[in-house]
This record gives sequence, structure tokens and C-alpha cells, in this order.
Amino acid sequence: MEQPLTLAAYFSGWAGSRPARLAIAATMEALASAAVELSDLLALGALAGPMGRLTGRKGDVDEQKEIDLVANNLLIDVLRKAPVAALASEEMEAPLLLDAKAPLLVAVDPLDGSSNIDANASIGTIFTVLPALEHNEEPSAFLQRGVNQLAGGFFLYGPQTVLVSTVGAGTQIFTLDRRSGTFLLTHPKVELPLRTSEYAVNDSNTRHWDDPVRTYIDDCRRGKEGPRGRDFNMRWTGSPVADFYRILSRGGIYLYPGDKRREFRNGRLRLIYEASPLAWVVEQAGGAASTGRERLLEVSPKSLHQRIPLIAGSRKEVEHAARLHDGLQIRGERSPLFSRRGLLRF
Ligand SMILES: O=P(O)(O)OC[C@H]1O[C@](O)(COP(=O)(O)O)[C@@H](O)[C@@H]1O
Ligand SMILES: [Mg+2]
Ligand SMILES: [Mg+2]
Repeated sequence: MEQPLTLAAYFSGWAGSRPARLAIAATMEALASAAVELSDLLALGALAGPMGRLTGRKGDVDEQKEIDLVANNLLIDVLRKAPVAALASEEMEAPLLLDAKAPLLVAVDPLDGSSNIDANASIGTIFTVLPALEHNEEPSAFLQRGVNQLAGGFFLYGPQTVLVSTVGAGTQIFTLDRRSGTFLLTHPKVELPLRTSEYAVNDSNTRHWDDPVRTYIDDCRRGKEGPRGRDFNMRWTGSPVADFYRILSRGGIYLYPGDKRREFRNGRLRLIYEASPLAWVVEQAGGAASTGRERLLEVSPKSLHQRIPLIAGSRKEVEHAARLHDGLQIRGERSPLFSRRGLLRF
């Protein structure tokens, strides 16, 4: 069997301009080195100490655990040696200036799904790489639309440790070869099925949802007997990285919508360092990602830690859910909500 490309060979060989390519390759290698270390640490579980211990809170909703801080510090250490001007992180209120003259910015969710740490479920690191601007220590430098990303994706620490990433030339998956400690290109071109009958949503929020999401999920639940005319399956891990990896591997749709609660008005995921890179790898694999109202990658961030509603996955299904947000009927698929309330009849 032909030897798969290493991460270093792939990223220094893609067709970007030379300075950008070298800077991105060096940054990806730095991120990968942190991921190898983190993956080893996570595999030790309880042997590494109380990783799941609560150390604080971020706002009303999110908890901060010991391991979130360990992951954050690890990323700071490796990115100090990369061509990165500043780092923004879920775990830091403001960006950290690293090398003012460097060409790149990196924003991370150091550990996504860390509420699952004690459950020994898959968790990951989400990252986005953006061009550096003038004042990179300011949060405003990071307020760039997702379409500006130079590289983005996530590491998943599961039975296999993998890197899912894009530089805008499709989505690739690299698998960590533990024997050599290197990531090898195992899936050169990820292709998401256009259609799906599997959705991922936190069902316990049903009573808080707005009508379009409630209608969409109701219609899926009604299966063959309902307006969709087919049965749907449901999966939810509580680690977006794990849900997105499943979706990239076999199709599906992920929804974390905004809902009626004040703190969830804009959903749960953070725009810059969670939703944007997840949306980009999905789009580059032939899928779609929307807020329900617009393409997610077109949203202009207003603040560093802003949340955003996210609906992403198999393209036809995301389009269907987005059309419900437009209040449009889908031909031949009568939504019970609209007919019941008479908002739109046909
Ligand atoms: O808690 P839920 O509703 O299952 O949602 C899944 C989780 O996804 C997350 O985005 C995970 O990210 P973090 O672990 O980085 O906070 C959380 O905000 C949320 O807890
Ligand atoms: Mg997260
Ligand atoms: Mg996190």
C-alpha cells in the first residue's frame, strides 16, 4: 500500500501562495503537536488526575474544567513557536498577543465537549486560522467573517485521534499514527451525502424552540406517517466535534438553534472558534451550514465570544430546515404547524 501523506507534506504542498502556505503549514504542525500531547494525556484518564474537576464558570451557562485550562496552556505553548500574531480562546476573555509581526491569527475552543470528559466520550479541539490585521491584541482583529478563514477544522480524541481540516480545497481527514506520533492523510476528499435521515439535536430543549425548528423536528419525528414520508433516526453526543465527525462520515444534520431563553437566544455554539470552522469543513465536504436565516460563513461577528444558531450537515436537509425558517412551504410536504395555524396554506 502506498504510504499516505504526512500532515507536514500535505500542508506545505497545497496550492496557496508560498508565504501563506509555509505559515499555515507551520501553524498546523504546531496545533498537531499539541493534539498529540493532549490525546496522550486524555488517554490516561483518571491516572492523570482530576481532569474533570470544575474550576470556574464562563458567564451564565458554560463550565470551565481543569482539562480546559490544561488544553489552553498547551496550545499557547506550541503557538508561541508558530507564525501566529495572537491567539483567542474560549478559555480567555481577551486575545493573547504572541508575535505582533506574524501573519496569522488563531482562535480555538481548546477542548470541545469537555462536559463529557468523565464519561470517556469523544471530545476535541476546534481551531480557525485567520489573516492577521493591524492591532492583533484587540478582540476586533478576530471579528472576521468565516469566509476569511485560511485554515479551519478540529481534532477529535476518540478511539482514533483524527484531524478534520480544510484550507479551502476540500475537506481532508488525517489519522494519528501512534507508532510514529504523526498525522497521516487517510481521507483525501471527504464527501457528505446530499441527503440524510439522521438528525442531531438536544431534544430536552424542545419546549424552548421557535416554530421553524419545532416544525422541522416534529416532521422528522412523525416519520413515514408524517409530511417527510420517511423515518428518521436521532443521535446526540453533547460533543459537537463528535457529532460533526459522525455527520462527515455518513451524513446527517446538526441543529443547535437559538431558543426563547435569554441566554440561548443565539444558540449555544460560539461563532468564531466553534461554528465557523465546523461550518467550513462541512461546506468543503459538499454540505451546507446556515444560521437558519443566512449562510453561517457570511455572518459578521460583533464580539469575540458571540454565540450563533447553527444548522449544518447534508445539504438538502439543511436547505429544507432553512426554508422552514423562511416561512415557505416545501412543495408536497405540508408542515402541520403552518396548516394548523394557517400561517401559510396551499
Ligand atoms: O449541553 P448540550 O445542549 O448537550 O450541548 C452540547 C455542548 O456543546 C458545547 O458547545 C460544547 O462545547 P464546550 O465543551 O467547549 O463548552 C457546549 O456549549 C454544550 O454543552
Ligand atoms: Mg465547545
Ligand atoms: Mg471548550
